[in-house]
Amino acid sequence: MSQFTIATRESRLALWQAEHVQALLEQRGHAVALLGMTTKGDQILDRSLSKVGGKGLFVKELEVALEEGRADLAVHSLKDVPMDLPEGFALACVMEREDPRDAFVSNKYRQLADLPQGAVVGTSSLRRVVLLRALRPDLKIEPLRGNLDTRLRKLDDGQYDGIVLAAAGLKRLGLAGRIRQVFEPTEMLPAAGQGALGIEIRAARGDVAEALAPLANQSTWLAVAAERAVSRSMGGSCSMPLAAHAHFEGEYLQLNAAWGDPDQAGVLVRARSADVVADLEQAAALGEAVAARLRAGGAR
Ligand SMILES: NCc1[nH]cc(CCC(=O)O)c1CC(=O)O
Repeated sequence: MSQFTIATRESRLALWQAEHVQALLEQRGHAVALLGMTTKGDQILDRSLSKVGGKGLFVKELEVALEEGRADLAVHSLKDVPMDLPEGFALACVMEREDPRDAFVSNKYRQLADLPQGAVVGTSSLRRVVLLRALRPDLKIEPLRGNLDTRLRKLDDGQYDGIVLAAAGLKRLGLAGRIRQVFEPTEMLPAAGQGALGIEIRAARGDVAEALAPLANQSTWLAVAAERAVSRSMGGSCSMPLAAHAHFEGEYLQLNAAWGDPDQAGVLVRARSADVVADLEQAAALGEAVAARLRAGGAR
């Protein structure tokens, strides 16, 4: 039994996720403390993340805490974790996935299809922008940043007719009641890693990896490895409107991906493939095959 410190952002969702891992480790007899910190991504709320440096903004400060030995592990929404971790860091485990789908939240409309012509929808995700445009080219899409509570408050203030959020975050915070419609992946394909938690450690910390091993969910890990391989193969930045979602049907991993052209509204390339996947290498190969199909379809 060991003593561990979890480095965590201080948004309600990040704290929920860190406390979730804390409870699971404590059930196994470990003593676990939390170290809360604010990241650049939490501070910069006025600009689209893709313009100010991308996903890494949410994890850098946590990595510094791991590097300096102030913490032993960091819990991330995998969606926010860059494809390649810095030298010396490792993804120790990927946990069971919450709902990976996107959700439509509104105080006035039951579903996206009920929105009137030209209604205002909030999202700052380029992926959601291109997928929304494909579903409803008439909508006015406005930026929406901040943590979950902030985004919901902006909706409640009347700035938007509806907003799109990850179902996972809402469910974790007990806000599932706000969801009006859950999009099926066929209409709104999720981001790589959406809904899954990943735990980052210093690669040299075999002791921490060992304690975390029982928390891993192998089929989630394989699915998100395939999704993340699509992103990596396409260049891996979150300034790219890219969606990737994988799920098992028996031993076959079904992988769907979509790429939207940020410069040419309406251009959306979709690709899919399936294969028997039993290890991370096979998952990555499936992801690369789908990325190759996206490129063959015109994605850059
Ligand atoms: N980009 C922010 C972010 N990172 C993870 C989640 C939700 C939880 C998850 O996907 O695990 C969210 C909020 C959202 O996209 O609505």
